[in-house]
Amino acid sequence: MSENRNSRRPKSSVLHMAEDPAEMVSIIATDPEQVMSGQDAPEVLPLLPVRNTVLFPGVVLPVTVTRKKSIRLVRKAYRGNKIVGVLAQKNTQSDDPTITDLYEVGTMARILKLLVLPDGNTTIIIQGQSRFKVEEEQQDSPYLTARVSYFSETFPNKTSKEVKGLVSSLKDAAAKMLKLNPEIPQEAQVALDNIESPAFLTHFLSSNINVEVGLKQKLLEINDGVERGTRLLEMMLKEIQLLEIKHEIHNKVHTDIDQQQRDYFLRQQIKVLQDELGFDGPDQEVEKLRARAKDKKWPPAVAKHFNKEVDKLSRVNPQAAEYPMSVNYVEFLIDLPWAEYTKDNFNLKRTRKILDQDHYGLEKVKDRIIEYLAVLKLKQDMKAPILCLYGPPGVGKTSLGRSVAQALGRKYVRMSLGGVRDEAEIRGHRKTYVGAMPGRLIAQIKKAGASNPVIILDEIDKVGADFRGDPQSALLEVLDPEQNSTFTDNYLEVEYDLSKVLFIATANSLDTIHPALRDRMEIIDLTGYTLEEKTQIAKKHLWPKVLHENGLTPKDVSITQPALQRVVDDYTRESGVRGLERKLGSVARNIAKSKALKEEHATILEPKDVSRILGAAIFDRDLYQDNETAGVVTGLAWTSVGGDILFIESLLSRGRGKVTLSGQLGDVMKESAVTALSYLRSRADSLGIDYRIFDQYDLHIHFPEGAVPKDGPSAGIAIFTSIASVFTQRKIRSHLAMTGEITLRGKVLPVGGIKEKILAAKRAGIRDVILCDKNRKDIQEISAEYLKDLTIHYAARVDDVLKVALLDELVANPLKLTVRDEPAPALYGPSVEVS
Ligand SMILES: Nc1ncnc2c1ncn2[C@@H]1O[C@H](COP(=O)(O)OP(=O)(O)OP(=O)(O)O)[C@@H](O)[C@H]1O
Repeated sequence: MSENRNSRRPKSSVLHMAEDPAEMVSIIATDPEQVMSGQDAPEVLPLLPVRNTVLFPGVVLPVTVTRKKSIRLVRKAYRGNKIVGVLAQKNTQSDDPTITDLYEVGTMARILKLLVLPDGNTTIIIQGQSRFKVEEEQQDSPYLTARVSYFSETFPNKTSKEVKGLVSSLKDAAAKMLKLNPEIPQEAQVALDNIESPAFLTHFLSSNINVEVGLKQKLLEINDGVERGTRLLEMMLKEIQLLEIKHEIHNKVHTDIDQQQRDYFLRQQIKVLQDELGFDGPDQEVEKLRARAKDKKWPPAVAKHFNKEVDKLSRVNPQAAEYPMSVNYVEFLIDLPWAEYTKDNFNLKRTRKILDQDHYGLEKVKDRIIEYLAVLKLKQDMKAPILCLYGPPGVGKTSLGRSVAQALGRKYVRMSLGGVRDEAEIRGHRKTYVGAMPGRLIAQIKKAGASNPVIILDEIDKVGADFRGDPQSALLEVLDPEQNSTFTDNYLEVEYDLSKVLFIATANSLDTIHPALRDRMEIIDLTGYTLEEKTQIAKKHLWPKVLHENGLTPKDVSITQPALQRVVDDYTRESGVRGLERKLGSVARNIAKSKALKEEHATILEPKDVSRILGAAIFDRDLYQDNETAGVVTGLAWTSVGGDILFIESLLSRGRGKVTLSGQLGDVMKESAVTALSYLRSRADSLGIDYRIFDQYDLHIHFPEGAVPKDGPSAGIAIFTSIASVFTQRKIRSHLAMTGEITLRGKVLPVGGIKEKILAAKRAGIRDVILCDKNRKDIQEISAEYLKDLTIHYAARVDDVLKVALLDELVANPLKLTVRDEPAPALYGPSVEVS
């Protein structure tokens, strides 16, 4: 047996820095600085070998002595000068160590106390003094004895920056270690703060640091204080790192265990609650899902996929985040109709009747729809192209689609594509994404509850594209009869057969539809309605509808044909009938209010009643149909909301040949104006215009409704007519409108949107229209009733336009264009200013 560090420690004055708090460390008793000075150090020392510890100068240690030889040694020493030489054992295996089993450097110690314990062990409390080195072993002694030499403490300049820095670093590191080990008593920090001697600080910390004996011994052997301190600091920092990692692991393990315990209890509690309330546990839930799926007639591939998913679900922990997602997915698979078809009603006569009931006019469109359904009836295979109803807003595209569904006896769903920019909206998100959803198409089919609904793809022209992909290309697959039987939605993961779905798209404009997409659809044109048609629609459909919507019956109030015409004429100017429906709604509401308040109201609405209810006419604007002013021409424009009329005004004022264009014109329109003017200048002689007028007058061309941007070449002949009139002061034919592009050689080129423009002209009360003769074919396509009361004049050249448009007669108060005999001021022609 050998001497061990005592496991019991005096309470108050103990500083402990080892991992095991029960391990004794040190006691600060007397002034260590003084102790370390090594006064009265004897030349020959009895040597006390110790295991597992190294005694440092100034440090107090309790040591239990068990070996007989050593007990004899300490007793003798205690009775004498109380001095022993303490040496750490190199070879810890040896029970009777010789001098070679010990390190050469040790610490001379004073025995402060000797205690004989009841179990026979002897415990001594010793304090290290100065370090010594064994020089020569003495043979004639019952225990180990040696002649030794002493080290003197070298801690150079106590106040140097280096030493101060070192001391503060050591104290910081020690404080950190204390913090990381909560079991060390608070007094330790106080004791540490009280140490002033840098040499003792290094010894004290070296004694307490938790490293193996060999390393401690190395520290003891370093004589230079600064070097010893630096080595010590390195070791402490390493230990801090170790402690921090341990700390982290400890915390994590703790939290994991806590979490597991919480989860366990929670699960138990949920189970108890579920049992009490009769709710299903996860197993029952999976079984229920399987039972629900029993009657599904899904394709084998889908059945396989479903079984796989449900099996997976039964293995997932119900507390895991993915569990509800998986349940949702499986439920979605069950809810989706798989090859569940409604029976089509192919009674085409009945279909036609329903279409006629719901929509007035639109004969050609209805014919086309019936043809389409006839093919479907005969072939029973839907590889016919997708229909696209194209036309201005409010002409009944969407409602026609609904009527088709109703007539066929199919489910109907509407999918608005306006503003869809993300491909995922069509194709869905992968199931692995948080908040993943199926695409709109599959979601709509689920909503319809049948695999063969009529799906209205509303506003297909408004589908956008950005960094999130191009939804149009996803639609390409959907609308391709060759491909859509194997449509894949990212969320669904399995193929879905869309080939039985009847797709009807609607669009206001064809330009923005991807050419490939346009190619897959059969475009059916729905132009706007004439005034007469609108009045009929109002009478047969809209008025009964608004009455019903406002809680009225035909007995409460009726409306005369002239009154309906007044609403159409004075309060709407549109291709469709949506605005008309709104206005009729206002009228009906007014009557409903009177009826509810039991006020008196007209039971037969006449035009004057309509004017009273709706207020001043909105479209009572100047139609410029008098021709008393020079330079005012009516043009015809086409916008995505249908045709419209537009006006061009030109004015001359004395000046220097400046040209001003105003009314928010686009580049193409500005160029048309410049072209028209150049051509007019070249034709000045034949029109009897003095060329000097061009230089001595400023010309201003304005397009009223200045806030509305305008562009396109189709106003070319109208601009030309306007300036020809202003330079000649000749009258323009009244109730005349025109549209056509002009070239610098005076040719008239054809333009588009003729149908809409003709309707707009009729709405505006135009009687004569000038078009390019190449537009003749467009007119032939328009049904005769639209052209009633209209005279179409065809022009190949600008001269043909002038022949119709410009009368010989001068306007009422012609401007007197006087010219001075000045040479032409500029070689470069007139300057053009645009405002
Ligand atoms: N020929 C018609 N006969 C009866 N009602 C009509 C007719 N045309 C349109 N309507 C009615 O006008 C309203 C607007 O029609 P709908 O919503 O179908 O227009 P749309 O062409 O789809 O317009 P948008 O392009 O703005 O979607 C509906 O209430 C519809 O019933």
